[in-house]
Amino acid sequence: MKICVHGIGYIGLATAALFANNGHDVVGYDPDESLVEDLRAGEPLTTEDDLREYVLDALDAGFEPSNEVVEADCHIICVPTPYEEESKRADLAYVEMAGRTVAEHLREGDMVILESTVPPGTTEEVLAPILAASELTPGEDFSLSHCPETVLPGNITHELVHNDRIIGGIDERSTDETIALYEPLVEGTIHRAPDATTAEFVKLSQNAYRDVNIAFANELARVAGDYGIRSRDAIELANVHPRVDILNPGPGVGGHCLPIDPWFLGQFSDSLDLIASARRVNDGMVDFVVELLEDGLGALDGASVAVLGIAYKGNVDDARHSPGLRLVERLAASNAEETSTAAADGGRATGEAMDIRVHDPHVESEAIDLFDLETALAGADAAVVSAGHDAFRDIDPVEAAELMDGNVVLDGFSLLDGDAWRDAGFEYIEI
Ligand SMILES: NC(=O)c1ccc[n+]([C@@H]2O[C@H](COP(=O)([O-])OP(=O)(O)OC[C@H]3O[C@@H](n4cnc5c(N)ncnc54)[C@H](O)[C@@H]3O)[C@@H](O)[C@H]2O)c1
Ligand SMILES: CC(=O)N[C@@H]1[C@@H](OP(=O)(O)OP(=O)(O)OC[C@H]2O[C@@H](n3ccc(=O)[nH]c3=O)[C@H](O)[C@@H]2O)O[C@H](CO)[C@@H](O)[C@@H]1O
Repeated sequence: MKICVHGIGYIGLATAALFANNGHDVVGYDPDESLVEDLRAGEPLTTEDDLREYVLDALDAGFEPSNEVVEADCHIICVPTPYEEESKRADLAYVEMAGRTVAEHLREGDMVILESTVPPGTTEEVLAPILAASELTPGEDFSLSHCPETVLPGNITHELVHNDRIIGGIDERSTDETIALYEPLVEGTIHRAPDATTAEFVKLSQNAYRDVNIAFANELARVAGDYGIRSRDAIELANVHPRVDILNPGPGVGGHCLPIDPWFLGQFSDSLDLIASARRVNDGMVDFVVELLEDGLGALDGASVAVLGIAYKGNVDDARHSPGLRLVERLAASNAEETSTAAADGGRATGEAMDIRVHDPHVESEAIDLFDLETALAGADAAVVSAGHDAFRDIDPVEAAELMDGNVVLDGFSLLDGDAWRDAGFEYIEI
């Protein structure tokens, strides 16, 4: 079948490769010229080795990245769905734009599938009317479904094939056709949703569930701290119960799914309460990290802090909405506040600014200065592990003690060997 994938970023590229590697004739349309150029040159921009191999196989199999849209039997939309920070509402501009482009190329009998994560009702209420501008009737002249993507970054090539899928169309025929398309490709079970809106709702519920569970763990971590016990010991023991499965606390929830998708459930509903609270608990973990840091250091004024990790989670290169970045922003904001208080006091600084040095072995960033590990630690009063990278386990505490001026280490993921760091003279604080 001829398939046009709209948007070949992280999800669209893997999806296009899935279809191309299974004998379909796939064009990947993306307006980003350099992305298409790199792909055509056989250089997919990913640090996931197996995804890279998978995409290279797809290119060998005829997958064609392109800046032009083509007519196709099936259009799969994988464009971004960011949210507006203030209103917490989904920005559907990319979905609408992709819908208009598909409408221009739509023919009778074609299929349209939305994979992007969207608020409930988007397929039927937003996308279908835009596609109807083609003068073809959704459901009658072409099929339209939502097939949400649930892959875990870092494990995409496995989960792309092995995860169960939820598919919901705007009518039975749309659902049937979409299930028939995915069935031969995936090894997970395909579940039929009653409609597209339910499929959208289910995807958001899965991410909201995880976010709420992590918020519960994060709240337990704060409470356990008040009782002077290790939250992780308590959670591990609580989880021996056959019906309890609490996730891990940490310095916050990052990425561009969990911090955002739960809000999409509130796009056309005023009933978010627990889900909204969980979001606030998780976003508030940066305050907890700063409190712990301040306790360890006595005061933040003039402190030199090494922030280790701005990826949103361990071993990935994606820094979107990351706890590490939030911490850097928070510490930088304290510096700015200090300066403006000093100005209001007639220019006399009440405290010294902090020196913040960031190291991340996986992330490349133009927005933020990154240092190698030694430079980040040199002269630091405290080090904060704010991304769960395995590489941080290899930091030698004795060498770190020699490099650093102070002796505070705050481990957001409890991934360091606490005893070894204590033996090297550190005050080891963990979440
Ligand atoms: N990344 C994940 O882990 C993940 C997992 C599940 C679902 N999702 C969802 O999948 C969707 C895509 O996410 P992503 O991580 O692949 O985003 P991404 O930013 O990596 O890729 C999106 C691509 O779409 C392109 N694009 C923008 N406007 C376009 C248009 N009008 N037509 C065609 N292409 C266009 C962009 O240039 C970009 O290359 C989002 O809704 C996201 O929430 C993401
Ligand atoms: C329901 C679900 O599984 N959805 C997944 C999720 O992918 P993700 O990569 O965003 O998910 P996580 O790995 O959970 O990380 C998120 C953040 O939570 C922190 N965290 C995690 C576990 C924990 O116990 N304690 C924590 O603090 C972690 O450090 C990081 O900051 O959304 C994708 C897009 O929709 C889905 O496709 C994908 O299936």
